[in-house]
Amino acid sequence: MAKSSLKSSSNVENAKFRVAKEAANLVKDGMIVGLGSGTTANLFIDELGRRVAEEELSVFGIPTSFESRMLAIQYGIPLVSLDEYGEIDIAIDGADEVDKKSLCLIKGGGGCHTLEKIIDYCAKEFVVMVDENKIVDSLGDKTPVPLEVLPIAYSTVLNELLKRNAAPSIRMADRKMGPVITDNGNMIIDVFIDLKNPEETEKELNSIPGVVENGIFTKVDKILVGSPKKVKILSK
Ligand SMILES: O=C(CO)[C@H](O)[C@H](O)COP(=O)(O)O
Repeated sequence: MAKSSLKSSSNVENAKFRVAKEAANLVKDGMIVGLGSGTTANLFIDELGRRVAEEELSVFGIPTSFESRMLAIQYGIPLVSLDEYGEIDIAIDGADEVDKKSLCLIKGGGGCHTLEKIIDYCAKEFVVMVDENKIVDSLGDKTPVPLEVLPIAYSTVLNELLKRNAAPSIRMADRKMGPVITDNGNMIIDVFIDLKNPEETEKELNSIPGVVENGIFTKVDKILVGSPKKVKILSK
């Protein structure tokens, strides 16, 4: 690896660590906390676990994926379910892209966006952690929107997307033959589509029969943007 890319990847890691730590400090005693998914969310869960163990912080977590559930158990964060606690105090999660002006997001790089959206949207406060490289001028130019799709409907969903002049592709697995299968047993279609009006496209994509949920997130309260030296807060 070239020296410069080594340096920049360690800058990204520092930024993620800083932002995850700052996010963990937003959690107060007695809170029900939505635990996001992804590498930044993993650092947040790690730091929250440290606070539970060392500061005797009393919280209950609601995980957004198999991975965040496993990590929370490993770090000793007590878990509850949405059935027991329908009101979440704060949800803290990562994102793949953040639109600079609207603060809308693309999520689902890890294929967990359905559970993430259910939990993040029902929280009293939804906080996003990103490193500064994820802030973009034009949402969706580089990152496709993931759709979780029932396997029986993948071909009809592909056809519907093509009718909308979008560029869809099935997300294929790395170390398994065939498609990625989500925690809910579904497939992922990644689609490049016009995102000039993210709110409308979020609703429109979910209106296609067979689409369970899409990775456009338009209801965000606060975004913590990490750089190696500081954390900036963006809010509407
Ligand atoms: O939406 C997600 C998973 O479905 C993640 O939050 C998103 O992909 C960001 O992950 P990372 O912090 O690893 O960059």
